[in-house]
Amino acid sequence: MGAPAATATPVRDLRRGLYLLTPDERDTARLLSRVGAVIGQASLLQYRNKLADAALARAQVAALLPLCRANGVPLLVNDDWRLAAAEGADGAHLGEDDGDLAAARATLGPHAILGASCYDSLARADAAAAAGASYVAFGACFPSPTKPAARRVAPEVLREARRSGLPVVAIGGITPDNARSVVEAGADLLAVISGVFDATDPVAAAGAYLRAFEAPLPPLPHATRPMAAHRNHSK
Ligand SMILES: Cc1ncc(COP(=O)(O)OP(=O)(O)O)c(N)n1
Ligand SMILES: Cc1nc(C(=O)O)sc1CCOP(=O)(O)O
Ligand SMILES: [Mg+2]
Repeated sequence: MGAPAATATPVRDLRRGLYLLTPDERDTARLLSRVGAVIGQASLLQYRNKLADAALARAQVAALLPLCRANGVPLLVNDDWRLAAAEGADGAHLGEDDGDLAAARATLGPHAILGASCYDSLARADAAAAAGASYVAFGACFPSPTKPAARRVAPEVLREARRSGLPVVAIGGITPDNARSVVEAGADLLAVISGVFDATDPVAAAGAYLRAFEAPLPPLPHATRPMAAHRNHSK
């Protein structure tokens, strides 16, 4: 038998919407259950678990992949593009201490989704775009319960970041109540952990984030070009 036939799963609009990051969860069954409840409302999922050792991270990425594939949601791995490559995930998110984005692009290929943390720096965004990033991420927009020491970004930086032409991701302390202000500032994707996963009703919370995208926006500078065409969701 050869490789399984490619199944072209419809993929949500990668340019706008809710970008969920997993909570730190050691229990894989519980992780799957928590993510499974809200995956249908996400445009992207990032596996991020600061409590996991290498073996658990590998097992959890492998466990999340079928769920993501079944829902047409690309799965990115935080910090470790080699793990993404090894498990056949759709991409990786790299911060300033997470290695070379150009090397990740060279290995993962043109269709991988590669995100770059830019914090509050437009210069980082320019460098990331030049190195092959699929999106640029800025934060923290507000005090973050998950990462209280995260440096902060001003809304004007999000707006200006649109000059990269890449989708602009906002992260850090984004709640259903402040989500609309972040979208109005220029974010294409809202990256969220606690606002969904620590909510009493995560499904309702995720729906509230999506409503932040519904009302028409005042004109924003610079059109966003789509992320690299996404490959079929087959392993
Ligand atoms: C979408 C998104 N934006 C920013 C980050 C933060 O990345 P980094 O600075 O490497 O911090 P850690 O997530 O590794 O703690 C992210 N993960 N995702
Ligand atoms: C992982 C991460 N990176 C940030 C940055 O600013 O780069 S803020 C953050 C935590 C996001 O979690 P929450 O939605 O719970 O605030
Ligand atoms: Mg990191």
